[in-house]
Amino acid sequence: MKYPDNIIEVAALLPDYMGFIFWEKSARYFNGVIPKLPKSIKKVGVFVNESIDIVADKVQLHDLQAVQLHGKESVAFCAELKTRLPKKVEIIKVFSIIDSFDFEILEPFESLCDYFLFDTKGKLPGGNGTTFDWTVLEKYPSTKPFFLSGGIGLEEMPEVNEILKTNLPIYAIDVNSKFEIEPGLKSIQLCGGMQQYISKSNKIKNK
Ligand SMILES: O=C(O)c1ccccc1NCC(=O)[C@H](O)[C@H](O)COP(=O)(O)O
Repeated sequence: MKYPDNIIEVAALLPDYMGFIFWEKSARYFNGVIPKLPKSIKKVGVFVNESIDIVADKVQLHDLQAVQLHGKESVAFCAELKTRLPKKVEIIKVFSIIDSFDFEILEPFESLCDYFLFDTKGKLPGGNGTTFDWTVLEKYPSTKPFFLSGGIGLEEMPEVNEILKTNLPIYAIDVNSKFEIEPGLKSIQLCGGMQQYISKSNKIKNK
């Protein structure tokens, strides 16, 4: 999210999380003041290979309830960050997938983050608008809940509903570019369209 009026309009739909990109090269780069949001909405700061000091500063400045690490953050980085953030701040570690993934690399991150997020590998670290082959997740070996992400729009929701029927611990659905009029500006009509799917499944949290 980027623009104050749009943030307020989307907030009225009560997503569980709302994301703010703190990566300067993104067309969605957020450099403003987050308007007051309903208490139930967790504000997520999205970072790409940022320093611990800057992540901690942004958490404090914007009163973020979660950080999403969308770069090549190491196990050591996550361990250090965990000691620097208030305990209640959730850490979401992102891993990008195309058509295969070595799930073994997740193991040392498990105790350091609250959720994983699986996105599609693309030209940009995130917001590429393309899906990955979700059958890769059939080999997910963990019980750590994760966000499903990457190119999800209303058209993908029937398929999302199918994957939700599996035993995979999908905690949330992360949506972005397919709900936009332009980068950072969400379509209220499209976001509203998501509501019907959310009410159908109490397994989905919407971000
Ligand atoms: O959206 C961006 O511009 C972005 C840039 C750099 C790192 C992460 C970014 N977005 C993070 C997200 O969580 C997106 O929602 C996720 O990548 C999915 O995006 P999309 O494929 O457009 O649905």
